[in-house]
Amino acid sequence: MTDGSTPPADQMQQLQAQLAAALAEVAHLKEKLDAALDGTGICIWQGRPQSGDLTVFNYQNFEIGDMAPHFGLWLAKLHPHDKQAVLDNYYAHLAGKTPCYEAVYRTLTPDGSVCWLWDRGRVVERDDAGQPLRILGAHRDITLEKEHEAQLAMQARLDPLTGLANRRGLLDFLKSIDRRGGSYALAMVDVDHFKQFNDLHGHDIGDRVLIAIARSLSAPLSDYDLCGRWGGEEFLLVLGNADMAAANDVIVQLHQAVQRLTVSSGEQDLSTTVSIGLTVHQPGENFDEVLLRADRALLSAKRKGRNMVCRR
Ligand SMILES: Nc1nc2c(ncn2[C@@H]2O[C@H](COP(=O)(O)OP(=O)(O)OP(=O)(O)O)[C@@H](O)[C@H]2O)c(=O)[nH]1
Repeated sequence: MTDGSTPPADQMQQLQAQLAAALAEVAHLKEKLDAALDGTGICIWQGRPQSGDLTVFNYQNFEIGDMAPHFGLWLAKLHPHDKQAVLDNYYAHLAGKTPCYEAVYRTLTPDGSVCWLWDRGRVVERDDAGQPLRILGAHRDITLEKEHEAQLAMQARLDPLTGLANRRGLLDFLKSIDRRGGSYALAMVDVDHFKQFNDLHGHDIGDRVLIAIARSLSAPLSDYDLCGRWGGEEFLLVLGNADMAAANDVIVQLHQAVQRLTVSSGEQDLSTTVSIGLTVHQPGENFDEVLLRADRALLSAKRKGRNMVCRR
């Protein structure tokens, strides 16, 4: 009653019944919300930009203490690589420039491990001057998805038969050297008469030969180098920081190591040879030009009779 007097008993009963119904409805809605959120990993949060207070309403996979109760604490746990992009996005939304705040970032958990979060929110209340009073949002732990993504990205750069980098992995490596402006040597390695070898001994033995050659070519390399499968029976060796003399020493030894390789098939010890085209990156060149020259050097080795190293 606005005048401070007590409402009549029957009206009081009616109000109490309405309140009980409203509370039951709220409890029912909360039950439905909890059921919807269960297992999604979604945590709902509210921020008050003016005081910095942060409230998390449900914890999903997190413990209560995992959540920062203040903007400053949340900020302190943000990964330094992600911090600026997250803040730019957040403040652009507070300033009313975007319809919502949305970011994917890494944050530190209390045990010191890194967790990936997808985070989204929007201002739900502003003061008369348009300043944000409340922002409501939700975040979800996407660490497992991120790990899976990284694993897939790595697998996409690996050749499943030999475990070496595939063409994509090699190209990424060459691009990164080009970006840094580094020098390197390239050796294109091709198994000789491999079609005939497969026809004679079968594809499975052919596969074992490719695996053995891959091991032999990649075993002695340093961290600056990369050996990968360029395709089919062709391998590419990238020797970082190597001039022709240094690269030649490595390649001649690898060529001899492949000559000594044998793969057993029943009673037989089988061997193969490889032809190699070797070249060195020249200042100002991009890797396409170097690859082309390595390919031409390989063609010369094939034309001259195979089982040799040709340089260009
Ligand atoms: N076993 C096996 N064979 C492969 C694989 N990839 C490509 N090959 C075979 O490699 C052979 C390549 O044949 P060609 O391109 O004619 O070359 P080559 O017989 O080695 O002749 P040269 O290169 O001129 O010495 C083909 O028979 C392909 O089937 C693989 O993953 N496993």
